[in-house]
Amino acid sequence: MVEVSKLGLDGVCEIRVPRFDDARGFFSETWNAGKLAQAGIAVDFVQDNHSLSRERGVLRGLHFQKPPFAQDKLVRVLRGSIYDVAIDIRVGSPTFGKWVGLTVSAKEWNQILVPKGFAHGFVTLEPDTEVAYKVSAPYSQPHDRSIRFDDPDIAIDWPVAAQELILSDKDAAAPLLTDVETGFVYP
Ligand SMILES: Cc1cn([C@H]2C[C@H](O)[C@@H](COP(=O)(O)OP(=O)(O)O[C@H]3O[C@H](C)C(=O)[C@H](O)[C@H]3O)O2)c(=O)[nH]c1=O
Repeated sequence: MVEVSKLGLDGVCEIRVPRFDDARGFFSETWNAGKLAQAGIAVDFVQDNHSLSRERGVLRGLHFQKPPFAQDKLVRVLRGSIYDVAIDIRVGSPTFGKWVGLTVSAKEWNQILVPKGFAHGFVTLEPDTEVAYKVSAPYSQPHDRSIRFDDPDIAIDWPVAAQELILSDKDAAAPLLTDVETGFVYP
């Protein structure tokens, strides 16, 4: 049985799938389109991504792809743990610039769905954290956009101190949300 819990921001939700543990280890259907659809989530994913972050404090984000390459993302953690964040970037949305966060971990075996129209990012909470996620549009570098992780207008409460963060050059130089043309219009 797939369990879906809304996280309080239009369409962002936690997903829990069964995991069958036995003396050998475990088995889990980590993604089943039909069961997700029965739970009200009908998204056609077209690409799998997998990233390894070797240290605690690696922050990847805030990222999104502009339409027509906007992506829904279904994110899970194979090893370690992350604090995952989704930010509403739909112009005209009553919750524009608002964010919601969730700890996603191999231990919890939970997932987060981040719909189109939301920027996405995470910070690792442990070393050697591996994240696997499905996206509903292919990568398109010309449509790839970033927003500052510490944008004061968004004010994300990251659980890792700023001085401990490890960022890519791209993310360290990302613009503020007010300076980004997101391409998403609410509703
Ligand atoms: C996203 C992506 C990247 N790449 C290449 C481009 C670069 O040469 C290299 C690293 O890319 P980047 O630094 O953008 O990777 P992350 O910082 O992990 O970005 C991701 O992190 C946050 C959490 C996201 O939600 C996005 O899915 C994605 O933007 O992989 C590809 O070839 N295909 C892809 O789909």
